[in-house]
Amino acid sequence: MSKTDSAAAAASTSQRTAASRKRWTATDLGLIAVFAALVAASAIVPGIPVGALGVPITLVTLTVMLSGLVLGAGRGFAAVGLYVLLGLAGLPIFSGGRSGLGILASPSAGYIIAFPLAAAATGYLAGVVIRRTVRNRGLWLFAATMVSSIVIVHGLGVLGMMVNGKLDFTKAFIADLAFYPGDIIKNVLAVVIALAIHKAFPDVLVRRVK
Ligand SMILES: O=C(O)CCCC[C@@H]1SC[C@@H]2NC(=O)N[C@@H]21
Repeated sequence: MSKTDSAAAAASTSQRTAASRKRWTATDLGLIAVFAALVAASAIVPGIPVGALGVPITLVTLTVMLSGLVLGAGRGFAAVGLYVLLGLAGLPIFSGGRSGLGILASPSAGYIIAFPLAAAATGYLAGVVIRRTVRNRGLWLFAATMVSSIVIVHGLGVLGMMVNGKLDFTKAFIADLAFYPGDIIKNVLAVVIALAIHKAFPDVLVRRVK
């Protein structure tokens, strides 16, 4: 094969790879459905209501972070977004078996709106970590979950408690602090599970983002 032929073949392969990155395959759609179901299943595990507003400690933050860590930004957002949409449409998959648009007027609303965004942010940061690090990857992935948790989940969660729960900023901030210990533990678990999945199935994200 001449140099020109090899260059053309390489260009066409790289175009195909770029195209396959953009378009979701049937496997991608299957993974999105599976992770949406996983988030819903984690919401069925009874939560522990905390404080005057009764926003629960829930396993959902674990599966939301796991969706981002395993699927990356786009598919993570789609999986968790699908979960939220199905709940808003009436499937009883929010904590305590709640559902419907009324949830948007509840003190949990900020957290629920934050979930797909947090999965996307975690997925984006996970891609950066996988591309740029070889050592201490677990620690960097944990940092990624903490950044999206603090900025997006807890940021919007506090806002939701202020708007719908009629708390001032200090009270909402203090109410939200109760969730930190559990969320840190769940983020550690999400990273441990994600690393095992990345090792067993590198095609799901690791080879995809490199
Ligand atoms: O009502 C729902 O379905 C959502 C509940 C949201 C609970 C939030 S998520 C972040 C923080 N960590 C928890 O364990 N609970 C709160």
